[in-house]
Amino acid sequence: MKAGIYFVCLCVLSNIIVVSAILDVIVGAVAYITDRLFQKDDLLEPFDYERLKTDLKDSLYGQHIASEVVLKAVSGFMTDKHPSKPLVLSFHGSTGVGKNHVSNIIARNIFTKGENSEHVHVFISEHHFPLKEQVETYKFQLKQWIRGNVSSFPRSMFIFDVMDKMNPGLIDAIKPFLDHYSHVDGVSYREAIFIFLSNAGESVIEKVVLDSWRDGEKREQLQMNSRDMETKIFKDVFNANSSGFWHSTLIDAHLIDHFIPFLPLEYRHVRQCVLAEMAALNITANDGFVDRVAQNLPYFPPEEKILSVKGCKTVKQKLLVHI
Ligand SMILES: Nc1ncnc2c1ncn2[C@@H]1O[C@H](COP(=O)(O)OP(=O)(O)OP(=O)(O)O)[C@@H](O)[C@H]1O
Repeated sequence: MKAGIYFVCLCVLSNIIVVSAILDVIVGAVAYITDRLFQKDDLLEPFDYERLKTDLKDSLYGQHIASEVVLKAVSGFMTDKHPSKPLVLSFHGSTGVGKNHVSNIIARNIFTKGENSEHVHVFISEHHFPLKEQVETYKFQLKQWIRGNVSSFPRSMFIFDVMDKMNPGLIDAIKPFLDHYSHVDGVSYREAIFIFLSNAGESVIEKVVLDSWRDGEKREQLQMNSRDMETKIFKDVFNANSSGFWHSTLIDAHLIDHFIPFLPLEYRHVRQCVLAEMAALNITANDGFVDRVAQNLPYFPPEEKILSVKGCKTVKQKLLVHI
């Protein structure tokens, strides 16, 4: 009799466990499907001009030209209800000066998940398209990827890093998406954002900065068209056969809205990067410590040593060593 009661209880208990496990699975599946359907956790941020302005002002050092052009270009595009083409920006400058950093700032002002959003797609030439002989396959895959993503989410963002190493054929393959067409094969690309990052033009930018410094001008006086910088970058990017844009029809067709120069960073900007990293890591220290870390990075030209060779790229590593 007792054994019978135990047996019945056991059966009821195991049924409850099975039923609750099945319910858990169903609830989880429904949540997943509704999340995917309504992209609940990966939404667009309501665009806020002041927020982007503050983000650029507070966390981007020594890049007054990039800051101003990015703010105008992105806010103009995001508030335009009927853009005639996607936004296409090309960031130029040496290593560690903030090109990826600004792409992330833009992403954080557009998507709730920022650069981690599934609508932000990053392509690194040498990683995603390494083999020359596979260029036709890459072209097909890239076009399919962009088409698929924009058709399901028009406000998608595509970042092409190390653009200088990208095969020109591949660049030309994406050209129709960047143009003024209302639709390409039934898909409109007008809400999408394309950002190209490259070191192309770095020597031109460095020369302009050094010449102006030697002439006693303030860095902040430099503008996009100072000393013909924009035209020189344009020519350099277009003509250098080391640049991925070389022989590409993208520039010819004037589909890039802005060529944005990122200036090489000075000692004072590297210091700001050290302070920002320290704040992120919750480290407090005196000025002497900050200087020791900043001085540990190499500077050029050899005589004046005013510009950081690696920008802020290895600041975190240097900081960790000093701790
Ligand atoms: N101008 C800057 N203002 C603030 N932080 C910066 C700046 N430049 C670089 N940093 C910091 O250094 C890190 C590396 O910079 P970032 O990846 O943006 O360089 P990059 O210009 O894209 O270099 P690369 O050409 O090598 O890809 C950033 O994550 C950021 O923390």
